[in-house]
Amino acid sequence: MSHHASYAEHGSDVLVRDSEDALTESVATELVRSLAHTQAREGSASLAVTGGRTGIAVFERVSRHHLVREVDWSAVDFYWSDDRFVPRNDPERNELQVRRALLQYVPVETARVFPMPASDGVYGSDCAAAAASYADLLARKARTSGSLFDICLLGVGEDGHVASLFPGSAAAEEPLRYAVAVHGSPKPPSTRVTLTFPAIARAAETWLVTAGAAKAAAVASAVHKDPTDPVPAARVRGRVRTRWFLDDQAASAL
Ligand SMILES: O=C(O)[C@H](O)[C@@H](O)[C@H](O)[C@H](O)COP(=O)(O)O
Repeated sequence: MSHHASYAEHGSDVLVRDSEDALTESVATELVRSLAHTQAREGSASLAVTGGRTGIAVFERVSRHHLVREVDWSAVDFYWSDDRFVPRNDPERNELQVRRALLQYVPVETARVFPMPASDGVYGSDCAAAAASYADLLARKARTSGSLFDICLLGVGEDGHVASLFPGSAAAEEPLRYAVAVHGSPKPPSTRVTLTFPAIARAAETWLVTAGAAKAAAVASAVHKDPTDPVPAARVRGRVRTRWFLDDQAASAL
């Protein structure tokens, strides 16, 4: 079953595909088309990429997509929505996973790729300093552009987390800074740098992409903004548009 539903009351639109493969292919197609469309209008495009299995699968599809050359990859700014605060070459790094899935296959402009600092970088083991530097980078950009990102791509956890904003965490309640350090993440690795809701809210479009029955409850709570089960994903709203991309299983409790 593939269908498109609009939950107009929440300003979200939901696209459902009948398998995870069909889902990641659809998101890859939408992503290439949206980036090309934005570049035709603005000359460049700004994308916040995510980690997680589904997110990385999307980038793998983009790298071999038949429309991949519609995008001028040298005019895409790449940011991360979160990353694990581990050494740069640790396979757990979202930066490394996105490079292996996509960036190594398309001609990106190095100066336009902004990974979050790793734990063996200039900030050493000081995750707070690493997060503050990323927050400063985004604050500087926010001064000259309405939206920080044209698209902010986010996976969704079984507990309804997005990026590294976990239910009940201080990071999920951060009211001002655009990025913060996370310690004791329930999803390993435990130390991370993450965008905050103030940053995610500065995306023109937010795209939540997830698959599998284990996410169905969190997705239903988020899409319907269930007040009895306030999951972080429910608070994701793009300035212009909030889009859900789901497979049948993740959409099964909607
Ligand atoms: O660093 C991370 O782990 C991700 O940013 C995280 O937010 C992920 O997107 C979700 O946990 C969904 O991950 P899966 O798609 O693997 O379920």
